[in-house]
Amino acid sequence: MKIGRLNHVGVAVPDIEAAKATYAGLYGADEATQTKDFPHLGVRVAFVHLANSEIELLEPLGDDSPVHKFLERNPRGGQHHLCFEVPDIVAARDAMVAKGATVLGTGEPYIGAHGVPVIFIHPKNSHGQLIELMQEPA
Ligand SMILES: CC[C@@H](C(=O)O)C(=O)SCCNC(=O)CCNC(=O)[C@H](O)C(C)(C)COP(=O)(O)OP(=O)(O)OC[C@H]1O[C@@H](n2cnc3c(N)ncnc32)[C@H](O)[C@@H]1OP(=O)(O)O
Ligand SMILES: [Co+2]
Repeated sequence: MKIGRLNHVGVAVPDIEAAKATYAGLYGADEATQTKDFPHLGVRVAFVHLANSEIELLEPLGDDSPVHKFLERNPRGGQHHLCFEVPDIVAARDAMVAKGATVLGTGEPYIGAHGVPVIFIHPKNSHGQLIELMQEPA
């Protein structure tokens, strides 16, 4: 298994609309998606489009959100995860398990914000970096 394209960089923020305004006003990155809630994933999400990748802005939905504790520790927000595309998410998951990495949650891929299956690898396996693997969009 070899990771492919960097699909997005996840950035947790306390206020997505304020963050969108910053990327547009300060950096000229003014192409962003509508903000959308994913209650079953515990996050509110918007993507800022870049030439070669995307920034995934994440705001917590509720205290059980996977970004809630992160924002308590980093109240102004911060870089949360990297997401790489893989050609086959089940093969990637099996490769991670075979190499002894910890696949978070149930270990089963689930549908993420792009409508394709994703898994997350614990930060302890990647020098403190939370990694998302995502099935390449068709
Ligand atoms: C929109 C859907 C999807 C997409 O399609 O793109 C997304 O991106 S959703 C993004 C949010 N979802 C997830 O992050 C799911 C996977 N995450 C988790 O399972 C958990 O957040 C976690 C990574 C296991 C952390 O759990 P949590 O209970 O929040 O952590 P603790 O506070 O107990 O911390 C444990 C340990 O982990 C370190 N940590 C936590 N978050 C991160 C992070 N983002 N990057 C690096 N390290 C992180 C934390 O510092 C603790 O370390 P130690 O103190 O050394 O134990
Ligand atoms: Co993500």
